[in-house]
Amino acid sequence: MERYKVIKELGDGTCGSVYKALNLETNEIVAVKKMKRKFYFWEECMNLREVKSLRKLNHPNIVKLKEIVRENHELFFIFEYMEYNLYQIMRDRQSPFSEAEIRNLMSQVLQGLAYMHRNGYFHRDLKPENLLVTDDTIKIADFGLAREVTSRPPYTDYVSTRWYRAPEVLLQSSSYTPAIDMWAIGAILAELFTFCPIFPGESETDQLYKICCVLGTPDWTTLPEGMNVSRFANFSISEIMPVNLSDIIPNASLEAIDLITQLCSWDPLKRPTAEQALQHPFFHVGMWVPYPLQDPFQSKPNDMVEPKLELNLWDFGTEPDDCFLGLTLAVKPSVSDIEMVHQVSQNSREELLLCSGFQERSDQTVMWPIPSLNQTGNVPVKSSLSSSYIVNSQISCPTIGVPQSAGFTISSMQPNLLDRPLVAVSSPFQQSHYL
Ligand SMILES: Nc1ncnc2c1ncn2[C@@H]1O[C@H](COP(=O)(O)OP(=O)(O)OP(=O)(O)O)[C@@H](O)[C@H]1O
Repeated sequence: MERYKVIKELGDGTCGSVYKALNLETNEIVAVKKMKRKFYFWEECMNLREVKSLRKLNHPNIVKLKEIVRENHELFFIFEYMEYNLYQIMRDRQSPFSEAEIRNLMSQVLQGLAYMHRNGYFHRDLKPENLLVTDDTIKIADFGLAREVTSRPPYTDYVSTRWYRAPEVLLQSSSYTPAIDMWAIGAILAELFTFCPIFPGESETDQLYKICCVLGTPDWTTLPEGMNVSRFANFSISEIMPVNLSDIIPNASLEAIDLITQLCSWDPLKRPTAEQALQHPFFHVGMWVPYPLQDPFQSKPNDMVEPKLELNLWDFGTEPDDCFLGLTLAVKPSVSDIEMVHQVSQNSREELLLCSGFQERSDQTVMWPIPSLNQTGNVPVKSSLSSSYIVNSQISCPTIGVPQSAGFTISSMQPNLLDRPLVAVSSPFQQSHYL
């Protein structure tokens, strides 16, 4: 390990401490994870789940394990270095993510996860701290709990982070599937909009209660067999009705709400797989129309230029992706004083058609963002993703009240989405619909 010079500590997890270090031979910055327990034989190291899974997985959205060093019975993993984890980014950001940014982050995570599941592994501990970000790229890290899909239940040693834990795990099902990762993805997706965990339970029982407060009580007939439903007996669940997710995640589009709803299904079989989630309309949004335009012509002042909507087939390219974009962009305004704004950056291209007839009221600007795919198939996000964080800033917003069930004490509970301020979003994108 003399080849590495420690620069600073990055994190102290359950299994190991992680350091930023410089490789003195190559001048490369790396992350060194020093395992807490001792390893007396190489076989022990090679049998670690983290090693077994990471050695087999090679994907742009999975953090790369570069080297394993055993020295004086101590084990070190040398990883590629990533600048932030997603938790730090959400904590330090001053403004909410745009939906385009969330789409970009989520599509990358899902691509990494789909690859992992395809190759027979599930992660079991997805949470914002385990999603690492550098510039526009996000990667899945911490494979300490990863399991082979074909490994045999019962899984008794599972201790994942509570807030992202799927109900079947909370209900002590001993055989669960990659669908537990999809639950975590749903919870993370919701959090990306609000910067508040959606199910911040303080104990396992409270975790179930928090889930019930959002989703309502489950339909008992759809819960898979083998779940220890007696855990629900700790609180009165009969009266808990589901909340409208749009009320607690007001800045999410209907597509995002639908995807979160599907991912956070009580029934693991109802959750989409990572591949299926990538096909969800949330990832294929090419056109945003702000809320006031849902019914624009009823309240339109007389002198306002009415846009003619026309279908220009020559706007369609010949590439498959162009066809897709063309279809989503098929309806285009043709007012005479249309302004076309091209924002071209190295990694992203977003064209905004600004319909000036609506510019007198800022919330009526018609915008057609045109996300273009980069080489990896991701919708690029603004390159400032990781550069604009302001440390320790707070976002404050109004409280949303949620009926709490009788018969359960909530006095000491951690505030969550339901009882804590929400991100205030003043953008015209609060509600949207697609043509
Ligand atoms: N490759 C990396 N580059 C930069 N930072 C990293 C890297 N890997 C891990 N970290 C940082 O170290 C923290 C802890 O890492 P990791 O989750 O791998 O350790 P752990 O001991 O398994 O933790 P946990 O208690 O979550 O299981 C991460 O949240 C992250 O902030």
